[in-house]
Amino acid sequence: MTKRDTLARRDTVADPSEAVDQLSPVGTGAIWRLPVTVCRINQFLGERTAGALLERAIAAAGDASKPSMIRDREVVPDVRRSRSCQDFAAPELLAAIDEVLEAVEHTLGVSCRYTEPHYSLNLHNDGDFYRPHQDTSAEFAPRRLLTFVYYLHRTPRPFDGGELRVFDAAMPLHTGTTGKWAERTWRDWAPEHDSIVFFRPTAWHEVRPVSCPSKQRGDSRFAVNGWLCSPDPAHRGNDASR
Ligand SMILES: O=C(O)CCC(=O)C(=O)O
Ligand SMILES: [Fe+2]
Repeated sequence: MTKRDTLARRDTVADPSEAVDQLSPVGTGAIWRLPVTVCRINQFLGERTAGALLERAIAAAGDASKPSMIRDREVVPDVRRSRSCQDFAAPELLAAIDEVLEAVEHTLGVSCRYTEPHYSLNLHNDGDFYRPHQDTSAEFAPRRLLTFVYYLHRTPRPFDGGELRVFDAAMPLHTGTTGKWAERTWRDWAPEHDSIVFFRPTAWHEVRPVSCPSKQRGDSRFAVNGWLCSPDPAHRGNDASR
């Protein structure tokens, strides 16, 4: 409740001593659950383009992948276990994202004008996971405005698990905290070949553990995962008109 709402309600209470009791008629155990919006598009690039991108991803995974980091600088295997290729290029994916961006912005309530993409290729193989996290915070990567994750895998799907779990936002009314972990609710999204999801980087999410019996790199759960980021003024050069 905002200060303005509080004042407005107080105006209608005759005896000011009653005001405190009447501010909230909701019990102390109440939690407001707010589902987090996810935009998901299936068959995003189409069979041929997705197949070619998967072949490139499999080739890159063999040569150039390294253990994934968190906060762009630390390998912390209890939090994140996967491999990443930082210099994987997917221009066809960026072009397709551009085509749907207006609809996604509208649905998620974000504006991505003047943003630039930053992305990498990530592979989850047997036993890999990424524990619950947010993709942005005031201290870390505050310029990320929109998260996208595009999935690729061989057919038939050579792994189990690996769902993207997106947690509902929970707002306990009386504790001033973000709620007890055990009370959280969520929705799982299957990492289906040639599908993409978009959500706000502030959403809590995780990658559920993957089981990949063959343990071969090419059988991994592949994801091109990135963000549209507002430009860093420090890198803007002399072009003040952007
Ligand atoms: O692969 C996914 O489904 C999500 C990965 C993720 O959350 C991340 O890299 O920040
Ligand atoms: Fe993430």
